[in-house]
Amino acid sequence: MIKLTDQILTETIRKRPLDSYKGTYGKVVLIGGNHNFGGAIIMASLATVYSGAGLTTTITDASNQTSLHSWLPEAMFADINDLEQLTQLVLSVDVIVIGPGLGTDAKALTVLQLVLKLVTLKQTLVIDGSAITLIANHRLIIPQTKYTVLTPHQMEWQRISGIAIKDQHPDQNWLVAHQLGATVVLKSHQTEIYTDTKIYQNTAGTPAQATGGMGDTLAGMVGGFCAQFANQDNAVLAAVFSHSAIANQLAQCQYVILPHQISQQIPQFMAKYAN
Ligand SMILES: NC(=O)C1=CN([C@@H]2O[C@H](COP(=O)(O)OP(=O)(O)OC[C@H]3O[C@@H](n4cnc5c(N)ncnc54)[C@H](OP(=O)(O)O)[C@@H]3O)[C@@H](O)[C@H]2O)[C@@H](O)CC1
Ligand SMILES: Nc1ncnc2c1ncn2[C@@H]1O[C@H](COP(=O)(O)OP(=O)(O)O)[C@@H](O)[C@H]1O
Ligand SMILES: [Mg+2]
Repeated sequence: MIKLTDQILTETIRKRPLDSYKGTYGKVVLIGGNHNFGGAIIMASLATVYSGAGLTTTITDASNQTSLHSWLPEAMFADINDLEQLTQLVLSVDVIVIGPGLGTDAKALTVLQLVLKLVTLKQTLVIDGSAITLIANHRLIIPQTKYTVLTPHQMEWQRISGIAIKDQHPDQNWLVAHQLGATVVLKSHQTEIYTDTKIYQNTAGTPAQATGGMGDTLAGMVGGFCAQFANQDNAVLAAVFSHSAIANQLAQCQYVILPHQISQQIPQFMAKYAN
């Protein structure tokens, strides 16, 4: 298992070319946030925008629109119940993040099935939270894409892989990740990343991160990094490491870290490593 260190940041985060514009840095949609879990998709969207994605649209329950814009006027909004608009938006982006706060009811299932049908070979798909649980519960097939990444916590991984938490060892995890055809970010206090060819273990992170919304924030960062950096494995690895390394910095003087505080630090953190 390869130890993931800050070396991945200098290998991945690039200085921005002068002759660039928002389109250079990728278009992302984030889909999730039902009436009860609006915070999840807002935290994920914050992380995407603060990671530097060029254009971000949040597709969520209409009841979340005002909160979204009070936190993040940079994000555009679309109503998750307008499936025609959702279809147009999904087809127009580089990266789709689906799952934070999506919920697991029939409406959420319909949206997920539609997105899995729409996604193309030119797009990156980030599957988190409720979307992982829905895929597991309904045995949905993960389609071919340019690149797919799953970001389960251990219980979500148990659901989708069939491997009980106590049996989640690298050999078994690796086999299932390959069967799923996706990079798997298996989150824990020592997150492991299963890419097509290698297994990495995160060396950063702190128990000060153990609070609701921390994984939603990581999903948004993965989306934002994948939108900007061509090497998708490196983008995922750099997002995972940055998320935890920022937490380590904050934990020097905080007992607990709120997920949105990670997002607020991303621009300064990335600037230190851009080359
Ligand atoms: N502010 C918001 O809107 C927020 C919205 N959120 C959204 O809620 C949705 C549901 O996501 P979820 O993770 O909260 O619930 P679920 O998938 O049922 O998993 C929990 C079950 O698994 C178990 N468990 C075992 N090991 C575990 C581990 N390592 N890490 C975590 N859990 C572990 C755990 O055991 P227990 O804690 O009971 O010991 C429990 O039985 C999802 O869409 C998410 O985005 C949240 O992000 C919160 C903030
Ligand atoms: N003790 C810990 N040490 C390091 N990282 C942790 C710890 N506890 C939780 N985390 C991190 O917090 C995130 C939790 O993700 P998840 O359970 O999906 O949260 P949520 O769904 O509430 O957003 C993961 O990135 C995980 O690695
Ligand atoms: Mg989660």
